[in-house]
Amino acid sequence: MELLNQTLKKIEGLNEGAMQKTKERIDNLIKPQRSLGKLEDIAIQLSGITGKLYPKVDRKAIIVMAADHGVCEEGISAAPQIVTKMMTSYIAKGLSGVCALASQARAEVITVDIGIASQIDDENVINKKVRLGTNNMTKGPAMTKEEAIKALEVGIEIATDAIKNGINLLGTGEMGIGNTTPSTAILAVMGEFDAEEITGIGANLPKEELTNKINVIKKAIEVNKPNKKDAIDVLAKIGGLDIAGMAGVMIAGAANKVAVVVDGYISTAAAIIATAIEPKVKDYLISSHMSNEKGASKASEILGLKPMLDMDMRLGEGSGAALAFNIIEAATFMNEKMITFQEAGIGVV
Ligand SMILES: Cc1cc2ncn([C@H]3O[C@H](COP(=O)(O)O)[C@@H](O)[C@H]3O)c2cc1C
Ligand SMILES: O=C(O)c1cccnc1
Repeated sequence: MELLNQTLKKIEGLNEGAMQKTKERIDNLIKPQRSLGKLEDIAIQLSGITGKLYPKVDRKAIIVMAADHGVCEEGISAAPQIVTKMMTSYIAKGLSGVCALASQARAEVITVDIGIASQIDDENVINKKVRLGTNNMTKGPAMTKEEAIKALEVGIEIATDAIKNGINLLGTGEMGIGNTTPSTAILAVMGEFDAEEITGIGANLPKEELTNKINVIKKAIEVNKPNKKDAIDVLAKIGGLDIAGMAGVMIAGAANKVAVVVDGYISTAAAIIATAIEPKVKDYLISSHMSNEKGASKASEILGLKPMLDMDMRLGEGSGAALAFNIIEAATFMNEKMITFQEAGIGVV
């Protein structure tokens, strides 16, 4: 709790002066004003985050939080739970979807076991296991409040270490079979939605099994009665260790003035928790893509951020964040490498 509280205390608002200077420069670059659209918004946001006119985002990393979910017992995923562990090993070996996209973006992938249900022996996976998977949330809380806080603090620790090692752009990713179920439960509570409206197929759950998933989400909420006004209560009762870890990464990014790129549906659920814990975190987040998962657009609405890309992707792992890294770095190149009308010796068009 100590680390979480200290980190939350460090979070400040964006640097308005730096944003103003960058906006003025961008408005004077040799192009029609606003013609580079969202690239301009990103460059201005990055100046607000870092306080710099020419921020660098050339050392990127995706932090992948891997954990299991006790609710898998209820048959809410098409994949068996063991796939979490198998995929985590492949991610650590650089062989999964996020790895391919991160390597193209020259980004590191940091793989963390924050709660896989069995021991994983892999030197490339950072062992920060809070517990061996969560409990089945239809029977009681997924974890205790202390464990949720510990998982948030794992995210803070990993992100803070990465930043100390020179990382200047972070992305969130996860691997956790079943995690679209707690993500949807979080969204249902925080956005006051009916589970029917927002429950999707995740990693290809057969359509005929969707009603069961909806009922499981409803039951978890009914049994635990999470308090919408207490995001950590929601996280502990109907969340997951991977989701908590990602929320911790977002909080640490904000505290250390480093932008955090939010991946798809599950990352957005984590962002909803992080911003409910501390609303200022939102200023430090960049939403990468609109996941194809059913509840994704409602999740983005609740978070209040418009995703940059719409690629019909629904993988998770941080894949969308890795893809967006290229565009975010392009925004800094635009700001730094273009010249202004004054520098070109011509009047503003
Ligand atoms: C082979 C495989 C690789 C994945 N990589 C990410 N996910 C994604 O799917 C899971 C969530 O979907 P659900 O809630 O339906 O289980 C998470 O692990 C997420 O990262 C994968 C899923 C599978 C099967
Ligand atoms: O958008 C995501 O993050 C997602 C959607 C479905 C399954 N796994 C991840």
